[in-house]
Amino acid sequence: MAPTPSSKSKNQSLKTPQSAKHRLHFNLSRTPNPSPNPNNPATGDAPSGDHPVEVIGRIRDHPDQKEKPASILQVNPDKQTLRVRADFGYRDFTLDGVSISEEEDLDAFYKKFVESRINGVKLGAKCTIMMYGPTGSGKSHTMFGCLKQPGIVYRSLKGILGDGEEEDGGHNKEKEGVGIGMFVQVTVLEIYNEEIYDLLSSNGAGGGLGFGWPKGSASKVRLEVMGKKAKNATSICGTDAGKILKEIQKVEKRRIVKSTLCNDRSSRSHCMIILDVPTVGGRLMLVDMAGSENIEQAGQVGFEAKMQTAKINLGNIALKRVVESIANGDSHVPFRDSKLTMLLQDSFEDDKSKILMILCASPDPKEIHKTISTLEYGAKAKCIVRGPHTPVKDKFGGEDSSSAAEMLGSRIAIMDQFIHKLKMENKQREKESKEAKMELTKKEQEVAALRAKLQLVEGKTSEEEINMKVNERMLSLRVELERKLEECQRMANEFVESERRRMEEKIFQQQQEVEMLRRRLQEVESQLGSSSEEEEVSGFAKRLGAYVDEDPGMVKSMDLDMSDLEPLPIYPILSAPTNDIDGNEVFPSKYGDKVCLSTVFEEEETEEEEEDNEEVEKQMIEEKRVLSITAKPINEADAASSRRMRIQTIFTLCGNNRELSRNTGAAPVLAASENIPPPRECSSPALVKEIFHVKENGISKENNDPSIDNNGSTDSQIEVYVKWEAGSKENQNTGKFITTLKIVKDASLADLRKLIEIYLGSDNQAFTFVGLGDPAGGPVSREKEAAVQVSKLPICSGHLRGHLACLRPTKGNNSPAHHLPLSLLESKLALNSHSPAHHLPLSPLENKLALNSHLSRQGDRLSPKVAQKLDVTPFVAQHSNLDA
Ligand SMILES: Nc1ncnc2c1ncn2[C@@H]1O[C@H](COP(=O)(O)OP(=O)(O)OP(=O)(O)O)[C@@H](O)[C@H]1O
Repeated sequence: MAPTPSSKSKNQSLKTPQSAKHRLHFNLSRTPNPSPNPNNPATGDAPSGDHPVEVIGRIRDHPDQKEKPASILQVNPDKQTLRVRADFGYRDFTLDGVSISEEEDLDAFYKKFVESRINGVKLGAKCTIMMYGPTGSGKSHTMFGCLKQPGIVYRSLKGILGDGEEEDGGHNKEKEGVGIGMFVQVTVLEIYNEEIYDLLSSNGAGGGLGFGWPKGSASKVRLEVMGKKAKNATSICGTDAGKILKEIQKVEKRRIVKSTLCNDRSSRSHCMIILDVPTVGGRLMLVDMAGSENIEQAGQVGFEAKMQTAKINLGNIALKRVVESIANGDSHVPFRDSKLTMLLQDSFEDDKSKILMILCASPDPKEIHKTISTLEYGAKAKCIVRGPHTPVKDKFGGEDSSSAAEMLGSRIAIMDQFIHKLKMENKQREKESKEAKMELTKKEQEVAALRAKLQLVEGKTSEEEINMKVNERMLSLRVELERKLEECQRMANEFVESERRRMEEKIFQQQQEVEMLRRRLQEVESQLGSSSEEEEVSGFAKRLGAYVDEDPGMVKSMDLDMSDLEPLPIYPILSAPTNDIDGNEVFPSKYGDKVCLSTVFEEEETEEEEEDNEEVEKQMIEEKRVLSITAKPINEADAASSRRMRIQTIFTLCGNNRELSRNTGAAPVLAASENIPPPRECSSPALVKEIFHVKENGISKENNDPSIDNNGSTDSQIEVYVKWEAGSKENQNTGKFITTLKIVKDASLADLRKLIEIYLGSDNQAFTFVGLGDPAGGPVSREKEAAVQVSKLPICSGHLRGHLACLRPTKGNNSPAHHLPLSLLESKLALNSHSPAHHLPLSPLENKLALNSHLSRQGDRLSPKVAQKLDVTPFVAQHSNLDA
């Protein structure tokens, strides 16, 4: 008996029973390779005919036991010899390797003993890894692992298919020429009670387990063995390790387990996972065998249970016989004794096939017998040497030829299936490609829509920017406009202020001139001191002076009004007097002949006097023509306008009749025409003598001029008594005497009308002149008034001297405002409006503008010469420019 290497030791009480015999029988032709390199076993370094079975011992651990019993197993320093200790001695078993679970976890164990075989499968090798050992020794744990440590099955699958994680940066895989994602075909079978079940098939039509077995077993598909293969076994194909691993996890749960004395979850079946790599012809068979315990050890009670346990062990026993037969070199190897050995036949017979037998053993002393039995079995299997007489060499003849044909047919079937799978995958990928294209088209459309939106947003942004810029521009323009408005306002204020100053200066100058005129008048009065006329004039001058002295406000008021009437031509009057042809002193005229209007204030008449005789007790305004004192002759056409200008000048000098009326307390307009005292400024003794006459009872007492005839007329003037026509019911002034006027002989009724209208003022009742010489006659139309001379009027009868102008009242107002002289016009404006424009001249420029515009509007209705005078005045000219 050839002892195992350890049997040479001192303790030789334990011996492997048949090892010597087998070894002798199998080692006839070759020397076995006692120590194949476990790290490089799959690359064919072990030539065919050498040890086809490699045996590795895996000593389980009991991590859940606090007080661990002393181990009966001891690994020798060569890491290949395992010594089993007993109270009476020990026995050594030489294996291909030993791994202690406590020292090496599954990962280290896999890398050390399994990984190289898996790499060989990927290169086309065939490897069978089977777990052998008693129940509870850790076979299933090593095969499938636990949550913390994946077992050999998962690691092998990942090793072949890859898990997507390139370990060591993919360096090892590249080095080993292993591609990631190899196509594999996986079949999972369960051998229970000498029946083969398809664990991947969920169709239970093929049969099921009998009474007493766990639920779900009935759905398993029973398979028949054809040759060395399970017929119609379901396989899962693919390259995705994750999917296949999930299926195998399900399979693991579907295994038949049962609680035994040795193991709470004892696998009662053999599980075989067959993984083909058709692209390279590689095959990996992972076999988790049921426990190898005997019936008594399993604690099974009862005939049926004992029969089941016996059937379970049948595979183990048959495998033992096969191993022994091969080891003994028998001509017949009983592969057909069990389904397990039938399916493992190729693993033993194929030259390229290697068997890695992992002997699981427990260090527990209670398990020493099972441990020794397991190690003896492994040692026997390790001694198998594939010699020339082995059936493998006869595979091309007889029975072996049919096996080869079956094997080839199986491979062809696998390849066909593989091709079919590839086609299906190709279709699936085409479908996925189409879907991806459609998805891509959708995404492109979405991108286009988003781009369109983006462009819209950008467009909106540009619009917003434009609006913002426009707003900014508007703001800047508004600021600039406000600034310019302020500037214009400032310039206007400055201009108004300058105009105001200029007007004040002009007023001051005019006041000075008026003062100078007054002084001049006094000088003239002093020069004319001898005659009664002189006394009268002097008296009048005194009277005039008395007004001034008594009421300085009048002067002030006149000054103010003079400023209003600045444009009026007063300059000739301010000039030094000259002598006319009659020897009277007259003022040289810059504008030719001038007319002065003497205004006499009519004293209030009592009602009795009015009712009695309609006698006239009023002061008369006389118009005296001064054509005779002008230096040069003028034509008659200019006479009327000259007179008008003189009247205006006199009114200007006399000042504002409003202010005068304030002094006299009379009604404004009437006072303007009736109560204004003779102005000092224009009261040259001679002139005043001619102009102002205070009349009593309608007769001028002051008329001592010898040239005046009985009709009250002089050579050049005639006196006209003006009265309303009697008998008119509508006129409340019917038959009432109005006034007495002096007018040049050649004056027309139109001229007389103007004087009358001036006199009437606001009571300017419209009238027509009654027919000449006959008060009851027809009226003279206004168109003919200019052609009828005043001298043609009838002579008054009785004590009255002069001509009689009888007025017939007509409807409406006879005199528009522009027919009045400017002073009266202004008076009317002042009375008819409370506008500040008539508080000139110190009123604001705007008021003056208003007045000026008013006058300008009236200008076209004024007589041409008056309008012309207005136009040439500085005041009007300036504001005309402003208006322009
Ligand atoms: N190395 C180990 N480390 C930790 N626990 C282990 C180890 N080996 C086995 N076990 C545990 O021991 C128990 C039995 O193990 P396992 O089921 O693998 O034995 P078995 O040999 O497969 O038994 P059976 O033949 O009855 O199925 C399990 O719970 C398992 O987790």
